[in-house]
Amino acid sequence: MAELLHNPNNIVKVREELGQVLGNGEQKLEESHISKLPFLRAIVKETLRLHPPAPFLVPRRAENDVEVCGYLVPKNAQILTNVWAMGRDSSVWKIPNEFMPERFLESEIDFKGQDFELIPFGAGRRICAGLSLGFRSIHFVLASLLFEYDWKLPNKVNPEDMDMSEKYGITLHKAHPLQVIPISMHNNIK
Ligand code: HEM
Repeated sequence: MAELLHNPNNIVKVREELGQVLGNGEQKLEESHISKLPFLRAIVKETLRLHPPAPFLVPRRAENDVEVCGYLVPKNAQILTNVWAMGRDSSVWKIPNEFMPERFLESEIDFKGQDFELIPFGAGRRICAGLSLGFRSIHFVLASLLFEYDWKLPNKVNPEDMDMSEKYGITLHKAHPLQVIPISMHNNIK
């Protein structure tokens, strides 16, 4: 939501897409709609690229000495995977620090553990067990918030002046919580 309010042209685009699939609020959002919302899916991928909720995944330990790209990782070394940095690697991503969901429209890259440039849920045998639930929940909640409400920044803050700094920890979050004003769009809340 913070990136969308910071780049409001994306809200216009995703709302257009939602309008095409759901009409003017007469259709209820269903899980099956997610596959018909490519721009929404691109927004979620772009958000997980720039702001992975677990920026170092989950710490792992090497069972044996192993060589990776010429480096020795000794037995019992603790391994942290910096997916935050991987998402901003300029040898992989064009203009890596910009929020540009379009980059995923023409790309097959997904976060389900097959494309190692984007692994916010990890990869391999110990990939996130809640990936499917997380995938559905994020798209469903985000689409509902965007379709049912318009969102305004309080105190006439300009989108470009928003504080986008992050706070590191086991999980990554905004350093200062996002403050927004919801405005109901369809007046059909029951
Ligand atoms: C945006 C949502 C989520 C993200 C980004 C996320 C991310 C992750 C990551 C990075 C790992 C470690 C994978 C690795 O080290 O390779 C993990 C593990 C795990 N996650 Fe999630 N997760 C999310 C949602 C969920 C949900 C909704 C559940 C359960 C309902 C869940 C359950 C688990 C479990 C049980 C593990 C441990 C898997 C194992 O070690 O075998 N996660 N998650």
